[in-house]
Amino acid sequence: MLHLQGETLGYGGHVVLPDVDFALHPGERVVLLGRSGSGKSTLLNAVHARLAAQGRRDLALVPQEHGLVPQLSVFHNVYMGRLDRHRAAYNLVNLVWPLAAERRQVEDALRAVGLAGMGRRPLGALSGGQKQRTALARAVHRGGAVLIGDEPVSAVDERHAAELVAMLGQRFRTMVLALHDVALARLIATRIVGIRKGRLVIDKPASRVGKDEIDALYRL
Ligand SMILES: Nc1ncnc2c1ncn2[C@@H]1O[C@H](COP(=O)(O)OP(=O)(O)OP(=O)(O)O)[C@@H](O)[C@H]1O
Repeated sequence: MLHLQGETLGYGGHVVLPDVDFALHPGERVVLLGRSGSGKSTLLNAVHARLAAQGRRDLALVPQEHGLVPQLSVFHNVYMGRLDRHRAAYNLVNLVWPLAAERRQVEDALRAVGLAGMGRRPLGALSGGQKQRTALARAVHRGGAVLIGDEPVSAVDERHAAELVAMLGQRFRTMVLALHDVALARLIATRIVGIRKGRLVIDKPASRVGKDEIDALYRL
């Protein structure tokens, strides 16, 4: 589905990950691990950009900063997951007066993330965890084959994080997630990619990744 080969990833002249080899296959649940600043978001963004450039539209994204609009309601933020599926006039109608069918579909996504009945709330009135759930609901509402998520459950407690990631795994056949919770990574990943000092030092099936290898990723 995707193969980055010998690519240099970074920002302008600032190289973060030189000479990256990374392939993604349908059905994989890849978890990226590494210290803060190691380049997880950089790799995720490159994967998302490349899949989008291939013309894929069956792709949902949960960015690290959520990408929500604080001035709008929860409904509208979730509705935006499918903005590109409709004509501008239809979107405008729903912005002003949400249609019943759209309200129902958004409510389904909200229920999946534990925010049932909260569609009318202004986003600004939500807690950090609820905002993150709203970003997840937007991805669920969008749907598709592939989910790219940058710390998508960092703001919810451990037990709910595991439930939410399991729910995402049921809805998206292929996932690439950056996570800081190693136990959760082990629970969900079919493959673990570990980044350290600009290199992908681990890239193998999760069952074959040892504790020592993971500990070494986080050493100073
Ligand atoms: N927009 C940007 N412009 C320039 N440099 C950036 C930009 N975004 C990130 N960087 C730098 O690239 C490096 C990798 O950052 P990245 O966000 O990919 O790390 P990360 O592993 O996702 O970190 P975290 O776990 O803290 O989110 C860091 O040194 C960071 O300062």
